[in-house]
Amino acid sequence: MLALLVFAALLAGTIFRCIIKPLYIDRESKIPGPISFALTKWRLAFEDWRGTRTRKINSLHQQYGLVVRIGPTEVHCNSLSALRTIYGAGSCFERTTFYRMFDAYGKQNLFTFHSVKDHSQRKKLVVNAYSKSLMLRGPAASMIQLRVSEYMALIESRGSQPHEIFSSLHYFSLDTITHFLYGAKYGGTSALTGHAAHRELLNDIVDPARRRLSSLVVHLAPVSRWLYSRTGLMERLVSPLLPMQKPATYTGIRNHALQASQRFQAAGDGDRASTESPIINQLWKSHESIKGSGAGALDALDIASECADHLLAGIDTTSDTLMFLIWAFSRPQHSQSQQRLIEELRALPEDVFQDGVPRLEAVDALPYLNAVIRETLRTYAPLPATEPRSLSADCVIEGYTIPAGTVVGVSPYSLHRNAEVFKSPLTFDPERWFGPAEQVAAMNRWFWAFSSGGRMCIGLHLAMAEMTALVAAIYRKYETSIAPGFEDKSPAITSRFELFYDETVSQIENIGV
Ligand code: HEM
Repeated sequence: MLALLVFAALLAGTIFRCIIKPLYIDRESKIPGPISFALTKWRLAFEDWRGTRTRKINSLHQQYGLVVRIGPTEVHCNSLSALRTIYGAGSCFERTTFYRMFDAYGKQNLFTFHSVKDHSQRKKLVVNAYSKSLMLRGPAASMIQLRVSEYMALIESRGSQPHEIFSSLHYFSLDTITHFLYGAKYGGTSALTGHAAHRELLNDIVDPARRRLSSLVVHLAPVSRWLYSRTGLMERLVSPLLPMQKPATYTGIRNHALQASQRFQAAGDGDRASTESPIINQLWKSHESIKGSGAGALDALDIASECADHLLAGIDTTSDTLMFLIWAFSRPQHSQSQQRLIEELRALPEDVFQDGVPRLEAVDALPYLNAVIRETLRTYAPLPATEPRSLSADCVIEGYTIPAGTVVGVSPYSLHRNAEVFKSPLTFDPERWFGPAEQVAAMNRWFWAFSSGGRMCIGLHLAMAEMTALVAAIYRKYETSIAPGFEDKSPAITSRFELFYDETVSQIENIGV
């Protein structure tokens, strides 16, 4: 009898804790959303594993409105007021532990710091080197022009054969960001000009298994650490259980980044000072000025981690955007848009281009080129998923009280698909950016490919300079069309756990996932 009573009490306790409390008592219970998501975090984790998270959340917004409960302590929003509250200037929301998977060499960096204070201390060291004026006029501009000229030489060397752009655009973004971060001498790569080992650096990011790996790392971090740290016989035994075989994502690139930092740090003062890379130089100067363990002091691995972070952030983002832009433009239904861009570029005076490569300043403000890039970033944002944040105090979003510690987020994917702001949101249409001023102003407010506020993309101007220069060089000289056999296929990219592609096209071409 006693055993029965104990069992009944335990059962009642469990029902209360696992069902009654999350559904009726917790303050999050007032927020609309499906019951299964409110009851357990594993419901959303299942979407991660299937690679359908962002699309599922978007469909929940369509069903439940601007604020949706997507986990026992996780809420997703899709409104401008949520954007301002969570990410706006001066916001105290912090990045969640989700970002710790981007730590490098056991060290945090700009991307992974939680606290506003740690983050702003680090950001101060590098932010000036990413300013727009330096990207358009400084040594960075000349370096980008050199990469554009190498890209043009590469496609010209292939003659009239169809050209596979996924790889070559990745070579372009890899070579650009490594030269920018480390300079030619310490870590600048030469994938565009055919360096086989540098080209191979991209191998570990094209393996589709990395999506499952990300899902495991986020939801079962200790298990993934244990699995990937086995050696010898145990390593062979656990190998079939690994979601991605070794080397896992970014291993090669992280090794390259570490060696580049080490080479830089081992160089003499004179050599270091003469390197053209502003980022590693700035970080090194800070290391030299606050030696020891003073507040904000950087050690060798801090510098390596910071640079590796920028390197990883600067490869896929830019090249995936360029790939979608060229692909969308090459489709027959967009031939008029392509012609309009070609006309804009060919109308520029001859002296804007030298050997086919544009002066960055001269193409920076071209209205149609800008609209095309903006529309590509809207339709195919390379980082479309939620940017999770949390706050240590309660707050109110869209009238709902969000308890302290709840994970909240907004995603470019959902913002960019608001049909009231972007008519026919799934259609790639650069012309929409030339509509009535009021409508364009609204679209600009909802456009969020680079995030906003203190944690917005630091590489924005670098990415824009790379993209405008390359697109201008290509379309000044060439017209593009889809290679035979690929007419009904959309390219696809990996972002975190998911595959993103053009949802209006029937098939996906799986290169470059
Ligand atoms: C089309 C190109 C790019 C897009 C769309 C893009 C987008 C973004 C977004 C959305 C974030 C915020 C992510 C979050 O909070 O979860 C971010 C942050 C960041 N991006 Fe980019 N990015 C691009 C290119 C680059 C490049 C070329 C670099 C090179 C340095 C870069 C470096 C960074 C860094 C370091 C952060 C963290 C900033 C911080 O926390 O202060 N990005 N980017």
